[in-house]
Amino acid sequence: MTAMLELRGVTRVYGTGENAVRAVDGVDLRILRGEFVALLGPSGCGKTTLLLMAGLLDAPTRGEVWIAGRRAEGGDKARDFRRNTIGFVFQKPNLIPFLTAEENVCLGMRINDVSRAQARVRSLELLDYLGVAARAGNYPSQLSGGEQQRIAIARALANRPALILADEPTAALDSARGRRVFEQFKRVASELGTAIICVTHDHRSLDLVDRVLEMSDGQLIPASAPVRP
Ligand SMILES: Nc1ncnc2c1ncn2[C@@H]1O[C@H](COP(=O)(O)OP(=O)(O)OP(=O)(O)O)[C@@H](O)[C@H]1O
Repeated sequence: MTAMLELRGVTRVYGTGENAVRAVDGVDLRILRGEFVALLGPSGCGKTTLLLMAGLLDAPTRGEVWIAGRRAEGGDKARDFRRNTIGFVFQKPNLIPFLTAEENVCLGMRINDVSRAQARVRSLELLDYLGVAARAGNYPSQLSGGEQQRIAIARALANRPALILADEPTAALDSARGRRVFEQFKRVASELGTAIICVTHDHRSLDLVDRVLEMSDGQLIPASAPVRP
């Protein structure tokens, strides 16, 4: 089965000489279509750096990044490829305050030359799918944090990405709203086939993911065995 994301020996070193920091150190990873994966680890272990390389926002010092069976390239090609194949969700929804929920979701499609009418249809479909259709005409300031995050997920899905990368998307939400975001991701992965990696410190919703990855000192470590009484 083709991996939606494959990292082969990916390493990222910041700085040089004595100041060099090996933020990610020889990571191999395959995430399959429809897989929802959580990435855990202490502060500074390299999670964000790994996500930036998987999202083609930063290039590895060494190693290869493959998305949906294609080796990632640098420069302008990476930008176009990224726009069509990867969606991002961050801790803050980062919606544009003077655009409505629907217009926020449309924006990425308009950049990709989707017609205004088509973008509107797709946007309303996605808002409906995520349970926030009634909020389509509202501005971000009129929405709760959980609703804003669902709009951000709709925006990330707009171009039908193969892969969604989420960096602590529930950190600013209470546990019930955070769990709803995980439930949405689980549904998106299983129904739409999107591969999802979610960096999180929230252990309460891990029952919803397919796989838990743990990072330590720039490396993926085998998941700890369940504790038996
Ligand atoms: N642009 C940079 N320049 C130099 N060092 C960096 C840079 N970005 C990250 N680092 C270092 O790389 C290491 C990994 O950082 P990274 O942000 O990937 O960790 P993280 O696991 O996402 O942490 P957190 O959970 O706190 O967000 C850290 O030692 C950090 O200080």
